Amino acid sequence: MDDGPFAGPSDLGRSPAGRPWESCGALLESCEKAQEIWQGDVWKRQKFPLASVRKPPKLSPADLEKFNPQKGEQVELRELATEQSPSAWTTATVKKIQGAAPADEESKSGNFYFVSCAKAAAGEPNVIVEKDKLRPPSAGISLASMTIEQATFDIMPELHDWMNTADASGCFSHIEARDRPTCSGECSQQAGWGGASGGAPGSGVGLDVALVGAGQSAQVLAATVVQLARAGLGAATQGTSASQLGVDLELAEVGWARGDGQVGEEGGWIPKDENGGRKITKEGQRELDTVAVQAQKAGCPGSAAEAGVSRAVPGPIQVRVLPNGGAGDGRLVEVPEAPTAGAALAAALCGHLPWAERGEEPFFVSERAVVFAPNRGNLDSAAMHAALQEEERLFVVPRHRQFVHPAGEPGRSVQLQVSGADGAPVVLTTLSSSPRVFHVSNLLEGEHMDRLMADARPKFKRSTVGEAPEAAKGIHVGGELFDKAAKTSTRTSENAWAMTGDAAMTMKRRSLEMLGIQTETGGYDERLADGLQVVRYLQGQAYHDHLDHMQDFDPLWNYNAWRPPDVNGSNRIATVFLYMTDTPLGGQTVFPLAQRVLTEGSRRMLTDNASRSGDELARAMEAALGGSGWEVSMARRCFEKLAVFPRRGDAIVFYSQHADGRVDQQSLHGGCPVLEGEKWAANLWVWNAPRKGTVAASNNELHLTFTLARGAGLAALVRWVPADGQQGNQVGKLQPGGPGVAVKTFESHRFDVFKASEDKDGEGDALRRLGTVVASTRRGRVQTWVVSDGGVELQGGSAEATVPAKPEL
Ligand SMILES: O=C(O)CCC(=O)C(=O)O
Ligand SMILES: [Fe+2]
Repeated sequence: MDDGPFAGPSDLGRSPAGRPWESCGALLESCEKAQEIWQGDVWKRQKFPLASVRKPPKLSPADLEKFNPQKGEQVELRELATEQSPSAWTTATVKKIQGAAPADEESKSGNFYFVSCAKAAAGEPNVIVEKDKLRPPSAGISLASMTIEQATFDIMPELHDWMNTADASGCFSHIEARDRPTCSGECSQQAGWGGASGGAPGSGVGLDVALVGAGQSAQVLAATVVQLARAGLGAATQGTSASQLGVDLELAEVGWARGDGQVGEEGGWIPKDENGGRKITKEGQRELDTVAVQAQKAGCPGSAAEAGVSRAVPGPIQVRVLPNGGAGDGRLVEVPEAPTAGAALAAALCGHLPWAERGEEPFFVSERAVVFAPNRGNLDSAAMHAALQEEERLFVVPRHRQFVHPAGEPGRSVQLQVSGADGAPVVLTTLSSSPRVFHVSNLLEGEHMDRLMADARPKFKRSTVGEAPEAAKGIHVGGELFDKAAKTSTRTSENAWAMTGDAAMTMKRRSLEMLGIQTETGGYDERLADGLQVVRYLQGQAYHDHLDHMQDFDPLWNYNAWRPPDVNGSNRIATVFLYMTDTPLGGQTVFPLAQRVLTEGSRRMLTDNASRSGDELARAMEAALGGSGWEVSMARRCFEKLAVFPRRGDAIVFYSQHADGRVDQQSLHGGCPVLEGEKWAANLWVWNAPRKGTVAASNNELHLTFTLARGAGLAALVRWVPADGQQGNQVGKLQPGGPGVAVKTFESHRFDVFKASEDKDGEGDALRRLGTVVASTRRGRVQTWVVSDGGVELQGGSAEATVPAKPEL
């Protein structure tokens, strides 16, 4: 097998969240694919997509010293190598900590940690380990989301021997540590480094490297090679220009050097700095400043170098900081050069924004969808230097919110740092800014689509909805227009769920990555999306205009978690919709409330392949739909409004929420009637937090009981009040001497208590509101509220907890 450049020690994730990350060495076959090599080639070598290879976290001994896992915390557990597989790291939870040696309490070294692995079946025994087998959970950074360049540098003959010394090794690892993750690999001893790989034409020996994670890394490396020449050759090269040495370079700034540059020191090129390291002198700097450039690159398409991004290295980098979802240029802010991380970095970047726009503990997402967050181990300036381009836009996302892609003008495209179909980057093109609709290319491979379609074919069922609760009649809920008489009359397609399997998992993972979705662990989280739904529309079938987010009608779940940021609950934030067939006529996804703007960039998606005359269209509609029904009027609108035409491999993504979490009523959309052929698609509804049903009830459940005060002599009604002014539900009636009303509910739900006459059912204007209770766990998970003529009071609490009743009008 032909070895490509070595991407350094890596972690390989073979399977969904919670499964082990196996330690491997990744060889790049190309910029799109990795091969793994195991230590010493003991285990089988295999090929994997870059998306499943990540850089392991960099933990210094000090980091590990500080690491003090607590009960209930998530950690990673080291699994030892076996004959079949190399060592690995698995997600686990600390269940119990037992100190074996109390004297050692300080260092925690005597503690035993009882941990249970995420992948373990229920009831499987805990593993008991010492701290050295644990490390903090880490999302690592997928190689797929990093810039990868391949570069070849000419190496001057004088340096050939030096390249194989420990000194050179030290230099390279220093670069790696400093510009993390820049050029990985262990210098020349490893495949991909040093002269072994052939060499550039005319020069004899070349240095082939994989530059992972840094747009500027090619320049860093070129600069370093010159420095190495200085340091390694010292006096021998004094007075020689860099071009004479065989390295041409245009960099203006090189600030440091390290290594056994004793000769260089003697030659006055490299004095020691205060820390015992070595710094290049002004004289050396000037020399470097004047040399010409030419790092020969065999660059991958779309690499930062090709895109013309180049900057002085390791100089400052400026980014444009904007609030989540914001438009415009934002403020230019310098990413600190010093190793700044966490809260300090956040403050440096977004301190200028008003509180509401940054909130507490914000995280950052770049325009190209790279998430920088504490739980990903990359909220530090080195990681930002490595991943961001000069003046790239960086969005500040408050904790508890999700990143929302900035819209910009229709037709504007952004190439994300997300590796999509066959390794090509996923590209977003704005189609509309309100609602926020984007076209997506390169989302999923043809083979994956074929697999999804083949698996779905035997499973198709007419698309149905669950029982419509009484309260939800006539309103749109979760993409379904509830209508008791004909529950599914507004959605005539067929669908089948694809929960697992390579194709579904790839689509789900990529969709979350493309959206820059942040999770509790920083890694992939199943709970942030519904299953993937494969949908088929035959000729004449359609899906009436609707909203995909859940309306706030459910007393058992808070779909409006955007209000107080600390509230449990969630809703659908975005829909990813992938077309898997070319549909000859009809089948568009229409957004009737959006503005249709045709631009160079958006024309292809928004216009038909072969436009037909009005008469032809009318005939096709008549043939497919007959003369009447909602489908007919919809089909007409579909050729006038913003509507995306289904083309195999294209996808769209649109948001059901604004950047601040409010639902977006403009996101109304529908699946236009198919007029000719069939339309196959895959649909993923993405949530802003774990979706309803996936969060343990105990996490956010509240038990409220309403009772009448003793001798109150009145009857009362308890009514749940949905947000957004919708009609509420009566949840119970309190009668003197009767039982109380018990409700299981969730944070921030509101209940009005009304005085009712005993004989009436309680409807009508004559009711007097006695008080309103807003559910909040701050007052405990189990609460009893006592109702009297004077109001509603928490038993054993204070009346302050209720909103005083206003006189009813
Ligand atoms: O079929 C379409 O184009 C849209 C489908 C849709 O809106 C949905 O499945 O939620
Ligand atoms: Fe929808």
